[in-house]
Amino acid sequence: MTDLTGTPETEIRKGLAGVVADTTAISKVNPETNSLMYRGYPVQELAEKCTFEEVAYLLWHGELPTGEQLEAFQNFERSQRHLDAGTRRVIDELPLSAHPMDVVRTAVSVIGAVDETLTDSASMIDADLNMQRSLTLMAKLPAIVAYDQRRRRDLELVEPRDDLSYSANFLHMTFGEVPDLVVVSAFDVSMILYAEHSFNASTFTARVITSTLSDLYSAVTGAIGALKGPLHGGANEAVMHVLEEVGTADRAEAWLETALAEKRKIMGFGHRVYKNGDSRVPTMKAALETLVAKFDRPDMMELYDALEMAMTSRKNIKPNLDYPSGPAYNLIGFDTDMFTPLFVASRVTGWTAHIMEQAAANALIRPLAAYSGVEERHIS
Ligand SMILES: CC(=O)SCCNC(=O)CCNC(=O)[C@H](O)C(C)(C)COP(=O)(O)OP(=O)(O)OC[C@H]1O[C@@H](n2cnc3c(N)ncnc32)[C@H](O)[C@@H]1OP(=O)(O)O
Ligand SMILES: O=C([O-])CC(=O)C(=O)O
Repeated sequence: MTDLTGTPETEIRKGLAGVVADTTAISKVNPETNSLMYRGYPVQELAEKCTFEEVAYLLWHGELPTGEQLEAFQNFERSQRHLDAGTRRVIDELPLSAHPMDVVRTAVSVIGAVDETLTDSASMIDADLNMQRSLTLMAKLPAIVAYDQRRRRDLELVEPRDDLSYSANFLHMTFGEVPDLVVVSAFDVSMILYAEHSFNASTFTARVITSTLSDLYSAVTGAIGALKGPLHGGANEAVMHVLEEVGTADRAEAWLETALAEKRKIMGFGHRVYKNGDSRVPTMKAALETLVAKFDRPDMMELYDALEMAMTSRKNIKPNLDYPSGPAYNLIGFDTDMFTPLFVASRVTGWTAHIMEQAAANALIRPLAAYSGVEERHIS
């Protein structure tokens, strides 16, 4: 509502905090019960009983796949896993000083630019084409992330294997071998937990871009830009820097005291919606514990617990999903600046589900602003 001068009468909610912008049938975040459901299924149950491929299917189609549907889905995903020459050439042109999030954002942009099905405005939002584009992006992102990780280590590209699951192949393409099942499972759990989280900042960005009837790749590219920031997905990388800065468990309290005195935000803690703990953390922490046992790194868990305890007793602010994911990706063997691209590889499923939902019942997203500049004046 506005008054006659066009000034909004309603209260301004900085950061849109608490504002309900639309409906969604994709996931439900409930801070009261600390729960998260994808299409009605509790995320913990999906992490325990499903693969990332099944969860991607669920997010896009609204139901878990039958055996036949899963087979067709996997066959297509496995057929799209290679990194095509054009995208590889563009990645090769990028300096190693470029952040891996800039590389992944550029690669998605290139894939969009060469998609010959984008012929006119109708094809940009065609539902069947968008479904196919979503699955293709999901299939190609591991190749992009793995190749970028390898080129930073001066290693050759590893070709995909079509006899492996999504997560086993992702790790194979990154490290040149299929790791132990414990590692593949922990990684798969992280992909499932990162896949979707309602109207978070990057998803909302994707929906805003889609609402102009722009194409899916533009929306995903914009979402990657939003995810890069340390208040959102960039926090999983930042968590690792924090843990390295703290060093050892016995230093956690003193480190935190100084950081808070300097008014620093502690990465991996706090959340806009959950104020009493992130629903995904217990499941990801359990996955981290399996990695800690596998790699015999009790020091990592001691440090993790010590900082969490210090933050709880000092500020009563709980960890979010990025807190256990950061050290998990470190133990798996990824470089720290590759952590947020891993989040992209997973969240592309949620983003594209929202892009398709937005396109199916679209309204241009365009809020109002209350003008706070100088009063009308004239050039004398
Ligand atoms: C997957 C994800 O994207 S999860 C989020 C990942 N991001 C991070 O981990 C970054 C660190 N966390 C934060 O910066 C914040 O908690 C956010 C951005 C995630 C949420 O922020 P908001 O909902 O805006 O919370 P808000 O800023 O209102 O916090 C309330 C109070 O808690 C404090 N607070 C919140 N999080 C933190 C933190 N991580 N460290 C220190 N203080 C914090 C705020 O400073 C504020 O204190 P004040 O009332 O004295 O000013
Ligand atoms: O919901 C949010 O604001 C951030 C988050 O946890 C996510 O995107 O997974």
